[in-house]
Amino acid sequence: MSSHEPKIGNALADAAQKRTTAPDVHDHDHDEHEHTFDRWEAARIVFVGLAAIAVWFRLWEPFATVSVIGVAGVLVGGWPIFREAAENIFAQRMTMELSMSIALIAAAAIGEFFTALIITLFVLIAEVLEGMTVTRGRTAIRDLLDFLPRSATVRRGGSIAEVDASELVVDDAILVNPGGRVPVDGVVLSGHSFLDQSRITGESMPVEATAGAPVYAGSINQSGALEIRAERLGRDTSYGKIIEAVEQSERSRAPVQRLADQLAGYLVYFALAAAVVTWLMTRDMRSTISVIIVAGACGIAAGTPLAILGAIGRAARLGAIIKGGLYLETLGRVDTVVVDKTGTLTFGRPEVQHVFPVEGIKPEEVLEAAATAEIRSEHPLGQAIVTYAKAQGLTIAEPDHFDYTPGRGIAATLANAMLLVGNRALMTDHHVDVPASLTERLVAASEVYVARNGQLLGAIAVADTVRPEARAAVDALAALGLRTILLTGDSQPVAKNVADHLGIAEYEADLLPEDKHRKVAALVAAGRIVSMLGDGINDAPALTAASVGVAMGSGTDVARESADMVLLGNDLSRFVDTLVIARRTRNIIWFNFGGTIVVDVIGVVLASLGLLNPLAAAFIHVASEMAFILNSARLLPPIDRQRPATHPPVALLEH
Ligand SMILES: Nc1ncnc2c1ncn2[C@@H]1O[C@H](COP(=O)(O)OP(=O)(O)OP(=O)(O)O)[C@@H](O)[C@H]1O
Ligand SMILES: [Zn+2]
Repeated sequence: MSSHEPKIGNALADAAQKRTTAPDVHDHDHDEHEHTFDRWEAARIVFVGLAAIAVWFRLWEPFATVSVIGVAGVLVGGWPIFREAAENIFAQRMTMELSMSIALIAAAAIGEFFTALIITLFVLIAEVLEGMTVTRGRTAIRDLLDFLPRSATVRRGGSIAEVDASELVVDDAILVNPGGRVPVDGVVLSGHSFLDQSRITGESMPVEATAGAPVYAGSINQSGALEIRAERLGRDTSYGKIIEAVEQSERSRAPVQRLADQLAGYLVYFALAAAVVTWLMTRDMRSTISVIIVAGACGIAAGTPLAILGAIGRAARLGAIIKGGLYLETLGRVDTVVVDKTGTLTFGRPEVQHVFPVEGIKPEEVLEAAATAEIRSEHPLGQAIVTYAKAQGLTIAEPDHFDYTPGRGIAATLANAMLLVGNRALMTDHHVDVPASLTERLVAASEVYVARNGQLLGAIAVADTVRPEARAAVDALAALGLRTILLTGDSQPVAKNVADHLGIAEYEADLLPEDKHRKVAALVAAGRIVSMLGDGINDAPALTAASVGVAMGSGTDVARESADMVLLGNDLSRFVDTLVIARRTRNIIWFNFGGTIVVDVIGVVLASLGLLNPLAAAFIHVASEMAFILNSARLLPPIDRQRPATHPPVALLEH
C-alpha cells in the first residue's frame, strides 16, 4: 500500500554509515528490530482475520446496531493505515492511505464491518508481500556491501597476523588463501593463481595472477596462495566505487520517480472525484466505496524506485557503474553513441612498428629524442615509444621540463635541446615543416613526428590493435537502432582503417579535445540523446557535454571523474548490455504506468456502474499492485550464490 521507497534509502544510509565507521561490524540489532516488528504485523493480521470470522458468524453482538468486534477489528487492523493517512494530511500529500481510510470509515459507518475487515486484511497482507519484495532489493545491495572480507591476514615486520579489514593500511602485504576473497586493490607480490573478477569487471573467465599483476578487491582467489601489496583500501577500491554508485543512485531521485509519485497522487484524486460523482448519481454507498477502493497506485509509487535500484545493481554486477537514476533513465533513451578510438575500440596499448628518420639522421637518434620527451607521459603512444626505446637498449634521459598539449603531443627541454613529439598540428604550431613523403609512409599508423631545435628528425609509426569484441559491440549498437560515430584525435588514415574494420559509417579524425567537445555538444543541441565513451584526458570535455558520458575503466582519472558512468572492464559489449538494461527498465516502468492507469480507469468505471462490490474492488487493487511491483522486481539482480554465509537464507523472509 504505502510507498516503501524511503525504507530502501534508510537501509542504504545505514549500510553506508556502517561501512565508513566500522566496516566490519555486522548490525544484528537492526534485524532483530525488524523481526519483532514483523511479529506485531503478523499478530495484527491474525486478529483482523479472527474478527472477520466473528463478525461473519455474529459470534458476539451485544448491541443491535454496532458490532463491537467489528469496530475493534477495524481500529486495530486499520491503525497503520489511519496513522499514515494522518501523517500524509499533515504533509499535504494525496496518498492511497487517505482514500483507503475514507473507504474503511464509510464501510464501517454503513454497518458493513465484514467488508471493512476483509479490505483491511487485504491491505495488511499486501503490505507484507510488498515489504518482502522491497527487502529483496535491499538485500541485493547489502549483498554487495557484505561481499568484501571483514578481516585479512597481513605480514607485518616478519610476523603474520589476522587483522580487521578496517585496520589495513596502504602498502600492507596481505596473504590471500585459495578460496579467499581479495580485500583491497593492489598488486601481486608473489604467488601464482587464477582470480575470479566477475564481481568487478563482469568478466566470467578467471584471470591469471602472477607477481606484478593488478588485483581488485572483491575478486575471489581460485587456486594458489597469493601475497599482495595493498594500494587502495575500502571506499577507494574499484569495488568501493561500485557500492558508492549504487548508494548515490538511491540518494538522487530520478525524474521518473517524481513522475511516479505525481501520477499516484492524481490517481487518488481521480478515484475520489469519481466516488463523489457516483454518490451523487446513484446514492449507493457500496458502489461509492468500491470506486474509492479499486484504484491502486503503489505499483508505480513503490515499483519505480525498486526498478531503478534493481537495474543499477544489475549493471554494477556487470562492471558498469551508473552514477545515478537520472543517467540510467537517460541511457534508456540514448539514440546516438559517440566513441573515441584509443582504449575504447582499440586496446590502447599501441606498439612501435617502424622508425623513419629523415636523411642524415640515425633511427636511434629519433627514438632517443622521442623517448626522452615521453618518459613521464601517460599517453599510450608515449608509453609505447618509451617501451620500444628501452627494448632497443637505449638509455633515456630525464627532460628538464616537459609540457603536454592534449590532442597534439609533447614539447620538452633537455639541456639546450628543445624536443617536440606529436602530430602534424604540433609541428605546424612550432613552424616545423613535415614533408608529405614522410607522412605517406605512415600507413594506418598514428602520426608521431619528432623534432629537435626546430629540425625534423623523423617519424615513428605506432599502431594499436582493434579489440576483438568491438566488432560485435558495434554490430549490437546498430541492431539496437543507434547511430554510432567515431571521433578521434588520431589521423585520417588510422580513423578510416578502424572505422572500416568495425563497420562504423561515420567518423572524424584529427580532432582536438575541444573539437570533440564541440561535436558532442552540437549533437546534443540538435536534440539527440548522446552517450559518449572515452578514456583519455582528451575525452574529458566531451564526456561532460554528452547526455551520458561513459569512461572506460582503464582510462585516466580525469575521464572517470567527468563521466556519468564508468565501465570497469574496457569491454564495449558491457556498455551494450547496460543500454539494454536501461531500456528494459524504462519499458517496465512505463508499462507499469500504463497498466496502472488502465486497470484503475476500468475498475473505477465498473465500480461506479455498481458492477464491483467492495471486496472485489479491494482484490483488484491489491492484486494489480502486486503484479506491477513484481514486474519491477524482475530487474533485481539474481541472488548471489557466492555470498558469504553471514546472512542465512531465512533472513530474507524475516524482514
Ligand atoms: N604524448 C604524445 N606523444 C606523441 N604524440 C601525441 C601525444 N599525444 C598526442 N599525440 C598526437 O596527437 C594525436 C591526437 O592525440 P589524442 O590523444 O587526442 O588522440 P588519440 O589517442 O590518437 O586517439 P583518440 O582521440 O581516439 O583517443 C595522436 O594521434 C598523436 O599523433
Ligand atoms: Zn495500494
